Amino acid sequence: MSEPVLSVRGLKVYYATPDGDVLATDDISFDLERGETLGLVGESGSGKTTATSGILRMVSSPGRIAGGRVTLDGEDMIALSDEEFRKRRWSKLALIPQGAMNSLNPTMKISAQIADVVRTHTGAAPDRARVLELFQMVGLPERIYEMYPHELSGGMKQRVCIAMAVALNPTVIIADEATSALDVVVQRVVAQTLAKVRDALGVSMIMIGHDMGLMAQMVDRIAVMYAGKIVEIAPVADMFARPGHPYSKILIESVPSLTERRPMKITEGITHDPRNPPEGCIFQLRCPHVNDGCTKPQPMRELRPGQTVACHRAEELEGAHV
Ligand SMILES: Nc1ncnc2c1ncn2[C@@H]1O[C@H](COP(=O)(O)OP(=O)(O)OP(=O)(O)O)[C@@H](O)[C@H]1O
Repeated sequence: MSEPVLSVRGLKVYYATPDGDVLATDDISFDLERGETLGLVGESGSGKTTATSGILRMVSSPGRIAGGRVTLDGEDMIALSDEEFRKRRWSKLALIPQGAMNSLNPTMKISAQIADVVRTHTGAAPDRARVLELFQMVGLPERIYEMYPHELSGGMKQRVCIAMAVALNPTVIIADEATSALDVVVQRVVAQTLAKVRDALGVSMIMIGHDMGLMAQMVDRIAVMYAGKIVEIAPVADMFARPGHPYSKILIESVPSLTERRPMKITEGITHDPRNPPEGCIFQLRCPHVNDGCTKPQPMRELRPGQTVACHRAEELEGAHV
């Protein structure tokens, strides 16, 4: 396999609090292959957004990058000076942030905001034709060129944010729950737009979210996060057919089914204090299959080719429900 486009090793992002550090992202490692879409899933508070801000060097106080390496196209992103890193933002590594559509400037026309991103990074504003090309790529009509954000629907604003993210032809796009603030139908349409743009540009992507159903249709591989740790990474088909970690099983068994009524499995949320995680498996306090071995460290290990898991009971529990 060729060099991954993005490689994350041992990334730690902690938030200082008066009672100690919150280990929001704690020693996570993964690769993003060229042209691949990787889904990062986990419930609220599992550290997905924090991991992203570490990769993008957008961690602000009281947070800090406490360790790890992020390599993009062979270049160590953490070691770069702020100035050098700023040049890579947008042009190599673009973010569609959580609630992106609310981050548009209400006093500026849509076209001017897109032009601004390009001008800031290239020194030259794009011409009208280029902006219209970007509109077309994301399915926006020409007439919004003169419009302001408040004149657009939520779905259209989200498309504007996708257009901004791809304006500089980035190598990697990170989409953080780009569609969660929208209703379900709009959500699907926007997700399809994102997929279309990704395929047209051949860009690699990290998609963050908690909707395993949507992930199944959008991504090549899934990384599951729980309380700051990645507990499983697998190709999407294997993740659904043979999940190795009990927490992955819970997430999958919680996907609503049209044909079968089943109870929602996620009821508790993360149960331990994120400043003081348990020794050993991060999921042991909620795991229905916990035993004495779970108090030992659970490094990620290969369950089958391409599928890695942080659970010593994965083989034994294969096929077992949670
Ligand atoms: N400024 C902060 N100070 C202290 N703790 C923080 C801060 N920001 C986030 N955290 C904690 O870090 C952990 C991870 O939060 P994060 O927002 O990264 O999770 P997430 O998986 O992205 O959640 P969501 O899906 O709700 O966005 C949580 O325990 C959260 O409470």
